[in-house]
Amino acid sequence: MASSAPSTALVIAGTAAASAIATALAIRFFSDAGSKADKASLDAAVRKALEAASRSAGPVAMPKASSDKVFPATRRLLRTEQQRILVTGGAGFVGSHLVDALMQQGHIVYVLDNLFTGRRENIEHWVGHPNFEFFQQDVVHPFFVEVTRIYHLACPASPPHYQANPIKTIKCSTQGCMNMLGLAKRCNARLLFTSTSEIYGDPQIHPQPESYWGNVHTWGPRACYDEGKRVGETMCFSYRQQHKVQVRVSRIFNTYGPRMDPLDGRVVSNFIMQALRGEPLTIYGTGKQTRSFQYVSDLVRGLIALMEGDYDDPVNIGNPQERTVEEFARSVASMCGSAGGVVMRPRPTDDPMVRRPNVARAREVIGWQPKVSLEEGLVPTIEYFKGVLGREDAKLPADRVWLPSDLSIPSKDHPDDAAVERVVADAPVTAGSAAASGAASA
Ligand SMILES: O=c1ccn([C@@H]2O[C@H](COP(=O)(O)OP(=O)(O)O[C@H]3OC[C@@H](O)[C@H](O)[C@H]3O)[C@@H](O)[C@H]2O)c(=O)[nH]1
Repeated sequence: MASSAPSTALVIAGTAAASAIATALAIRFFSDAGSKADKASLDAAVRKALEAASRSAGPVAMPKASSDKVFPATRRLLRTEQQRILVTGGAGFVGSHLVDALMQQGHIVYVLDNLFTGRRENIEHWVGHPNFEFFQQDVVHPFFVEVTRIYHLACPASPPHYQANPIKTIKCSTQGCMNMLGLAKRCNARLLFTSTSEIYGDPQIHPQPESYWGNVHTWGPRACYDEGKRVGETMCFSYRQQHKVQVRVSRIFNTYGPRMDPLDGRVVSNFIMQALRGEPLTIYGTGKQTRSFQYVSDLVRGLIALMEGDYDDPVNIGNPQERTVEEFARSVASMCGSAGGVVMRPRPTDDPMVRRPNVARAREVIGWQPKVSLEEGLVPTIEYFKGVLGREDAKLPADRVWLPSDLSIPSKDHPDDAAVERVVADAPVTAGSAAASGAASA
């Protein structure tokens, strides 16, 4: 059991397994050109690494930093003003930015992360700080700590990551969420669950208000994540009703910013890395599908406002500035000075055709709205990706790219591109749209 104030540091035991997973996943995602036998052996490598990570159950924490380490500035709070906060998935892209904000506010922060998609580097700057403790453990195992707030983020969020091991994704969303709600009940802590815009599935209402129940394919390749998050929401409201646990539910729309994993396979990291390398940008499908991208600092502000506010029904947190994927490719290519053009790839099964949050509720109940435009947010994001270009783990063979069809199973019930294009034609799109067919240049 972890003590109620951060103190003794234990020894890392699972990092080898985590880095084996990262390596195996990276190979797996980008090996479309390989033979069936290659893929089978890569799948086996991923499975083996995941099993090793699961076996390393029990919290393990990083060694303390040396006493001369300089930490980022934090506020000094009175003991009575300090929250004891658990952040699951706190070593991930979003989680680590949230940890920074909470640490800077002067709170005591515990991070629980299995480093499956999170990175030790994201939180390294806090290791050894008296207000901070990191525990390397999977959220599917029970975890005991005395806290007043729980931000429950832990879950792979990129489609290739969450589809790589769908059962693991479901366990994370169900067992993991149940564990955290049980902990919240025992500690009388308030819990914020990070749900997702993916609970709206391939939406038939546009933009999406919280009152929309969604359109999710229950057994398609995205279901492990979409349905997992939906049942996570159900669990939160069941605990609220039955045990009076204080819950907050944020539905997070596509988010980007520094610390994204360059290999996570999502559109922002793929396009920027490709543009910086002068490679063609891989557009899946027609490129007419839309997304609305929010900068990570807006999201963190929204999560904290929601946690500390009184409102306890679901709230969308996203930026309503909507772009087609093709328009997004143009912006990235021009900001990175790329002349690599674009290449068209198959559209992933069940890939939502439109997505844009209605944020009226967030404005009304927590006084939140996004501040950072896509053009502003892309500047530091591109700078960050320039910095990771030379990193070993960001290197890919130039002729390899992960294809969505590798992980997707065909669904005969899914509307074809022509049908969904009609939805897009009816939907308001912020920036002017442009045609894309065949190999075009961005
Ligand atoms: O290289 C690429 C990658 C992606 N895409 C397309 O870009 C769009 C966005 O894809 P991403 O993989 O970034 O993310 P998605 O919107 O599909 O899913 C995301 O939704 C919201 C969050 O909860 C998660 O981060 C993630 O599940 C999709 O239409 C996808 O097909 C490309 O055209 N090229």
